[in-house]
Amino acid sequence: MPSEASRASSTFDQPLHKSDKLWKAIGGTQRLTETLQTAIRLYSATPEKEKVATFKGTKHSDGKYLVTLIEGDGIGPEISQSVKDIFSAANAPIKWESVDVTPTLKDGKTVIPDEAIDSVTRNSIALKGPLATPVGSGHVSLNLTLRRTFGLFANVRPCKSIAGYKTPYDNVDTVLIRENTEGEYSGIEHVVVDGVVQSIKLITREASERVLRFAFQYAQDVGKPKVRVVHKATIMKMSDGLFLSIAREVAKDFPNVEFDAELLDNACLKIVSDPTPYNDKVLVMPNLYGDILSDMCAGLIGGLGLTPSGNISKDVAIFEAVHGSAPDIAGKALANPTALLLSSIMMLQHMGLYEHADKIQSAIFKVLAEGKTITGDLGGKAKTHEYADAVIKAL
Ligand SMILES: NC(=O)C1=CN([C@@H]2O[C@H](COP(=O)(O)OP(=O)(O)OC[C@H]3O[C@@H](n4cnc5c(N)ncnc54)[C@H](O)[C@@H]3O)[C@@H](O)[C@H]2O)C=CC1
Ligand SMILES: O=C(O)CCC(=O)C(=O)O
Ligand SMILES: [Mg+2]
Repeated sequence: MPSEASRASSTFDQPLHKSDKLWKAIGGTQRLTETLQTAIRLYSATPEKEKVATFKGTKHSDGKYLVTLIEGDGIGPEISQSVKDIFSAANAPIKWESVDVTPTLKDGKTVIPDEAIDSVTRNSIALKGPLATPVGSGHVSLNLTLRRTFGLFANVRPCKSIAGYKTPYDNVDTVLIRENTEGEYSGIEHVVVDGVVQSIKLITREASERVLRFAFQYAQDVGKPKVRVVHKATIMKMSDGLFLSIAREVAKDFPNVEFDAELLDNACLKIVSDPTPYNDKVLVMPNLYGDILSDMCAGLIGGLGLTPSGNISKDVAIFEAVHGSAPDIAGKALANPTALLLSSIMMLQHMGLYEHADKIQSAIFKVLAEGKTITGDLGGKAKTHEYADAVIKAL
């Protein structure tokens, strides 16, 4: 079962009492108080320094691991079906436990159903399709809620050129690590007065340090010699400034990894002009920058149909594509399942199932390199299931 702190962070209310010290200190409106309280709750929900998850799931008597599957919205069910079909054909030792994360009302609070939370907690591993977030109003992002609920503090987003698929750049090999629980993405907003709204960018030492340590460790583990922080501490002197100064501290513990920093706007210009100088670096950054830059990097190798990611915490890991629910092509069998498939490969690697990961990955790359049965986003004519069938044949 998740801890009280993690459960609390998957709900969105709890007004502050007027007798509370904070209420008196700020002397503000109820709205402002609630906003600050959300910030404080997030801060206090931040776990102590954490080590990265090592997979703790258990093998069942039939030799298979249970993995939670959140199929998601829009193209989610179509691309999840491809993963299921290919895994089954490859005899991957995975048994899917499908759960629904449609938010429900519990004691007047909007929450992700307990069954879904409990399944991820039990299995400690999940594959997730895209979840749509309403624009402007409605429920908060369920993606963000899951990341906070399970303390998934690092979002690893590798982006590598696909052999045989021609783009302006032949050898992109970037890895972007995004702080995944706070920053501009916290969605802590309030109306100050009519016509004036405020959104709080929350940066904490704890969350920054754990993702920065993770990035240095990751660089060391995968043999990338450099870590680069992408920031805007010229403008957000305190928030990005804190992130950057912690990075400088953490760098001292990793003397074998070179460290430097780059302003976000310049990084965008440089990466799209020539991504190759970024191949030897792990890029690490606050939440929103990572969100935007990872879509941008996907554009360098052929689009969102190709880029995977992993959300990592101490106890749990949830793998998902970088892309969203793609409502413009949903239900038409036009989606490219490669991004979710490569996410599921990351998942198998995380579980130590390297043989199955290699086998499925080789088949995917073979089909993409041949270029005969590829989906519309890559200039092909294949339907989602036709591409999946081609991968199955290539296994
Ligand atoms: N992690 C997640 O679950 C994410 C969820 N979203 C949500 O997704 C919804 C739609 O967002 P959009 O801005 O439209 O971004 P999107 O990523 O869903 O789509 C952007 C463009 O890329 C294309 N695309 C995306 N995935 C594709 C695939 N697998 N194959 C072929 N083409 C693909 C779409 O057709 C669209 O033209 C929103 O509600 C958003 O909140 C967005 C990003 C990530
Ligand atoms: O939660 C959302 O609606 C968007 C998430 C997103 O864009 C991402 O994780 O990259
Ligand atoms: Mg995004």
